[in-house]
Amino acid sequence: MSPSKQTILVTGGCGYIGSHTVLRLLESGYKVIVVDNLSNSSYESLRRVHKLYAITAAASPSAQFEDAALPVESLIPFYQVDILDRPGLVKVFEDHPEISSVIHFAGRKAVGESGRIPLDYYNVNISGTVNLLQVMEDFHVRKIVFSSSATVYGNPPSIPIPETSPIVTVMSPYGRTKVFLEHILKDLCVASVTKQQQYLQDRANNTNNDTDANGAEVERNYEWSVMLLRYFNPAGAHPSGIMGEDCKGTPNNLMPFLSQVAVGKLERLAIFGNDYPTEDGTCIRDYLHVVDLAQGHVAALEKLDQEQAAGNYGCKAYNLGTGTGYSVFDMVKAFSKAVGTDLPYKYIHDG
Ligand SMILES: O=c1ccn([C@@H]2O[C@H](COP(=O)(O)OP(=O)(O)O[C@H]3O[C@H](CO)[C@H](O)[C@H](O)[C@H]3O)[C@@H](O)[C@H]2O)c(=O)[nH]1
Repeated sequence: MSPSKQTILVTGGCGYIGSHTVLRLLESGYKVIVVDNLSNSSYESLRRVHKLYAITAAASPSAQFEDAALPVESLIPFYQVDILDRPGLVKVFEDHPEISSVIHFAGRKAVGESGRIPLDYYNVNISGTVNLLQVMEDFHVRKIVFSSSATVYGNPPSIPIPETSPIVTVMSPYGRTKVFLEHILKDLCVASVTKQQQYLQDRANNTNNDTDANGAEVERNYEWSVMLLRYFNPAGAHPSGIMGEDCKGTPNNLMPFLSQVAVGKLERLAIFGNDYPTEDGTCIRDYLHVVDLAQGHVAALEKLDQEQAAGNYGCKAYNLGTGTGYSVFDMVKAFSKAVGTDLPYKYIHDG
């Protein structure tokens, strides 16, 4: 199916990565529906997506972008629904039987916090995702792109990290939710093969009971298609400056911390440790631009479609990163240069 005919449900679509992805989806010709409980974002993100989409449409007028003239509520139907809220999710799928795939961002992501309130993390990330998957199964939507994380590799045996590296017992409850969810999604794919075989056998034996409201037999494919995207460290903002990372409360990532130091909201950056085995002693991470990451989700949907067209279903994992690492100290220097002033920092050590 061409993108212009596909409708994608984006959970967590008001968040940092979600909102950039919603914009890329619209620009690529998809229709988008957003579910978000707004626990770490606001509806303003979708207004900004709408604004940016109108700019794209004005720059290249074509029939594809005619929907940019719609008001934001019609362009991007929005449901303030929690992924733990089963009836709320059912309503979304009932209202939109055209949904063909889900990109699933909704979840909690603060590593430190996950150690303090692990049950909340297991509840939202794991129970919420299982809830979503069950509703998808009930509505025969079996294609999902899932936000995983490079954290599933723990301390990787080699760098760059091939996707074939084992996923391990990682350090934080947050990371463990991603590992468990990867296993859950793989198990779902394996089970769905058997379900599809049974369905085909029932059809051959004329014992298939899968009928529509009029009693007519419905053709199904019970196999799941899953893409696990293991992100490295998303950073940056839309080049327009209209959209970026605007989390509620204390930031969880380096870039929003640096931004808050730059605008004087925080006195200085706390650098955790300067005794890593790196040139300047600070921790190295692979930062990738959020717009590239958003594009990665569009590519993932296209890949799943290509695979399905070739008769291939099941679970695939891809890393999303640049393959190049920068230390925290490199980032402080680069950010200081960009804002024209030396940003203050202090080193913090465990114990
Ligand atoms: O139960 C919940 C919890 C969160 N959210 C929403 O989910 C979105 C998550 O977006 P954030 O801006 O908080 O996070 P990111 O886009 O940076 O995070 C994404 O990438 C992270 C990995 O870096 C995690 O995988 C996370 O789950 C995924 O949403 C927010 O709008 C938040 O309101 C929900 O809808 N329901």
